[in-house]
Amino acid sequence: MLPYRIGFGEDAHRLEGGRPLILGGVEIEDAPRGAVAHSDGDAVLHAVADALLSAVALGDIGQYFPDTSEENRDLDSRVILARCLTLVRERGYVPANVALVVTLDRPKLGSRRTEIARRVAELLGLAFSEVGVSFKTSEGLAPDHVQVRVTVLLTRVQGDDA
Ligand SMILES: Nc1ccn([C@@H]2O[C@H](COP(=O)(O)O)[C@@H](O)[C@H]2O)c(=O)n1
Ligand SMILES: C[C@@]1(CO)OP(=O)(O)OP(=O)(O)OC[C@H]1O
Repeated sequence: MLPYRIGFGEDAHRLEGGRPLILGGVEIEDAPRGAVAHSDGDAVLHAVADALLSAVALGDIGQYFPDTSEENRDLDSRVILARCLTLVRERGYVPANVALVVTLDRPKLGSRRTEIARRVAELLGLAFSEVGVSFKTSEGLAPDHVQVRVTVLLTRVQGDDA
């Protein structure tokens, strides 16, 4: 069993008026547009969840929460993340640290960085200092969507020699 495993996740959603913009479990109230999605469209939590699954080679969230299922309509993405975390723990690993990059032209998110990092840390059972949150604009190249990329490092649970 490897002592460490690295994972990578990515998600993107189109932006449209009349939808909420939720990032890392935090609603960005001043966003003029939100994510078009089958679930609540939280691209941060989707990308983190996919990174967790990729680290233990378990595919992606669409396999566990298909967007063809009515049960998953408007689903709270914290449910998706919790399930993926359980799958990781069942395989004997826990997250050690996470780095995420949100690409979004508007609104500016700098004032929400601490809140988003804190929320993601809580959801993963990590210290605040283990969650890096970066924001980038697309420089106008992709003004109509939000994109998130995430790397995660897992460590083996202490005493689990399986
Ligand atoms: N939605 C965003 C996007 C970017 N920022 C911050 O703006 C700075 C410049 O970003 P560039 O993409 O032009 O390099 C950088 O400090 C970002 O943190 C932001 O707050 N919100
Ligand atoms: C979360 C799911 C399921 O509700 O749908 P979306 O909210 O559209 O999100 P996406 O990241 O495109 O794909 C995963 C889907 O399974």
